[in-house]
Amino acid sequence: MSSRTENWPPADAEPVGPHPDAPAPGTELSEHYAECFGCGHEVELGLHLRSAVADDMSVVSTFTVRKDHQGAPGLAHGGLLACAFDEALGSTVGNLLRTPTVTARLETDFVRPVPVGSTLHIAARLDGRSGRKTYVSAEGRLDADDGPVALRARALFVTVGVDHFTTHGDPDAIEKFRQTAEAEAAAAEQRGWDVNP
Ligand SMILES: CCCCCCCCCC(=O)SCCNC(=O)CCNC(=O)[C@H](O)C(C)(C)COP(=O)(O)OP(=O)(O)OC[C@H]1O[C@@H](n2cnc3c(N)ncnc32)[C@H](O)[C@@H]1OP(=O)(O)O
Repeated sequence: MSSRTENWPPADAEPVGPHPDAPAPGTELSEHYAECFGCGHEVELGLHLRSAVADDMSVVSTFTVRKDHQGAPGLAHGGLLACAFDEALGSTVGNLLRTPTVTARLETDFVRPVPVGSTLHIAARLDGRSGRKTYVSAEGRLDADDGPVALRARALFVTVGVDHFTTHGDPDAIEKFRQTAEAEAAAAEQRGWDVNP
């Protein structure tokens, strides 16, 4: 018997497409926060996930497994792989829907071992939406976009207000995040002018 959530997405979920201001296909997505364990460049032992929007508006993320990411000798730790999917799925929802969300539920199927040195190619797509709930899923392949499937994951993200972060988070960290986001928005606008003068 499968332990996965059946009826995915649930019957009350409606199809959801990207926000009109979502990044265009081919856009490389920047880290959302320098101190994020999933994507931040300031976290030395972090995953350093990199993501881009694909032609079909899925989001493809890559993550190379390093020695620091081991569970069993020579193999990636499963919890850490789940972390990579959390990041890839969250980036998909955040960037395509342009709304602040948090992971409410994440389920992961580990299909084959992921050796140190291999690169996971994670392709994530929006599956549906119901009110504040967004359903998203992903597949991770070894070493190439068409490599063997190593993991599959599904997640529910719930849209939250800014107060979620101001109430529960650290004010200094939030200020740093805000400054990074503003700098990135300015850089993106500049890049837009360069491309479409
Ligand atoms: C560009 C940006 C890139 C960002 C990438 C970031 C990637 C990393 C993302 C994360 O890791 S976020 C950190 C991990 N997650 C959390 O810390 C969330 C902790 N949980 C909460 O804060 C609250 O439980 C939550 C905001 C998710 C929901 O609380 P609320 O009080 O706002 O809502 P509520 O409990 O009424 O739930 C809203 C709906 O979701 C449903 N729900 C909530 N949790 C669920 C669950 N676990 N399973 C199934 N359904 C769930 C709930 O039943 C309900 O459905 P209905 O609207 O139909 O009534």
